[in-house]
Amino acid sequence: MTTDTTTKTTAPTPTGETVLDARGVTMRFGGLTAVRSVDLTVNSGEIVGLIGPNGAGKTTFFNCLTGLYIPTEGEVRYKGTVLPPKSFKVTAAGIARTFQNIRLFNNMTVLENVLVGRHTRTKEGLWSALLRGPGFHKAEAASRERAMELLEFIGLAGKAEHLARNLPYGEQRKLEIARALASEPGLLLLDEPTAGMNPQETRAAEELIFAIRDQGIAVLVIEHDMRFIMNLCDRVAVLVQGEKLIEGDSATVQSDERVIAAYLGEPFEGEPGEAEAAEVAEAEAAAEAAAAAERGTDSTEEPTDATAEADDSSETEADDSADDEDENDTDAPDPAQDDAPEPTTDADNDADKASGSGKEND
Ligand SMILES: Nc1ncnc2c1ncn2[C@@H]1O[C@H](COP(=O)(O)OP(=O)(O)OP(=O)(O)O)[C@@H](O)[C@H]1O
Repeated sequence: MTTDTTTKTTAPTPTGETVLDARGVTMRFGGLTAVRSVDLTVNSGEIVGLIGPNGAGKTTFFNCLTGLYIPTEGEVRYKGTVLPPKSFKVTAAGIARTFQNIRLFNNMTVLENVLVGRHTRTKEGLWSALLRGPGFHKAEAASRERAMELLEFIGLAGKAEHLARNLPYGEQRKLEIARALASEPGLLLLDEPTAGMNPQETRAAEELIFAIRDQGIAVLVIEHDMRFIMNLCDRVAVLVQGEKLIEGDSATVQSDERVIAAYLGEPFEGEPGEAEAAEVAEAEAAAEAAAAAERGTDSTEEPTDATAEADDSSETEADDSADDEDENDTDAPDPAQDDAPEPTTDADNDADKASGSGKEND
C-alpha cells in the first residue's frame, strides 16, 4: 500500500474541540454483530478516514451516527450532546451526510436539490409558505442566495437550472455534497465519495474536501481508494469484522501488518473473530474424529468392485447433475445484468438496510 503524499495541502493542526464522540457503538442484526463496541472521535479541523474490507461495518457505523439505526449499545455525542435517534434531528443538530449510492431528486434542478438540503435551517413554517407572506419571500431569497454560494463553491453555479439527472456522474456526487452542506453542518460524513469517479474527478473531490475542512467543517469519510484516503486524512481508523482494529496517522496505518493482512484476506494473530473461527475449527475437527471413529474397521477394508461401481455411478450422476445445472444456467437471468451499473438515485442498499431491525422508528 503506497500512497502519494506530496499533494497533501497543509492541514491545520487538529487541536479543535471534539465534534463527534462515539463510544462503545454496537449494532446487532439478529445474530450478526455488524459493529462491535467501536469508539471514535472526530475533532474540528480534522479529516478522519474510516476504512475496512467489504462488510466490515463502515456504513452500519455511519447509520448509527446519523440516527438511521439505533445502536444496540453505545452512545453518540455531537459537541457534547447525546444525539437523538432520528435522522432529521441529527441533521438539525449539525451532522450531514452523503450516501454510498447517490440520492438526488432527479427531476429537480441542481439549485432545487440544494434548496431541499436547507429545510432544516429554514425557520419559516407551513402557514408562512402557504400564504407566501413577506417573511417567506425573505427567507426564500436568503436560502437561494446561500444555495447559489454553495453551488459556486463546488463549481456548479453555471448549471443551477439544469436537471440533476442530466449532470455527469462526478458532478452528481458534488451536488450531493452541496446539498449536505446546505444544512450548515459542523460535521460532514461522506460514504465513498469517489466511488465510480475517474482519477481527475477523484483529485477534484480531494481538493473539495480539503476546502470543506478549511471552512471549519470536520469530515469523516469512508472510502476504499487507499491512495485517496491516505493522502486526505489526518487520522484513519480501520474496521475489520465490525471491530476497530487500529487508528492512527496514514503512515502508521498503512504500515501495520494486520491492516495489510485484513485487506489481503490473510489471518493474523488476534484478528477480530479469531476466537469464533477457532471454535468452529475445533468443532469441525471433533465431528470429523467422531465420524472416523464410527467408520472404525470399515475404513481398513478394501473397497469391493460393487462399491467401486457404485462410486463410478455416483460420479456419473454427479456429472449428469452438473450438466443439468449447466442446462438450467441457460434459463438463469443474465449475470451481466447483476453487474449493470446501479441507477444513480434512490436505488440504495441503505434504504434496504434501513428496513432492518435497527431502523429508527418514525
Ligand atoms: N439492515 C441490516 N440487516 C442485516 N444485516 C445487515 C444490515 N445492514 C448491514 N448488515 C450486515 O452488516 C455487515 C456490515 O455491513 P456494512 O454495509 O456496514 O459494511 P461496509 O463495511 O459498509 O461494507 P462495504 O464496504 O461493502 O460497503 C454485513 O455483514 C451486512 O450484511
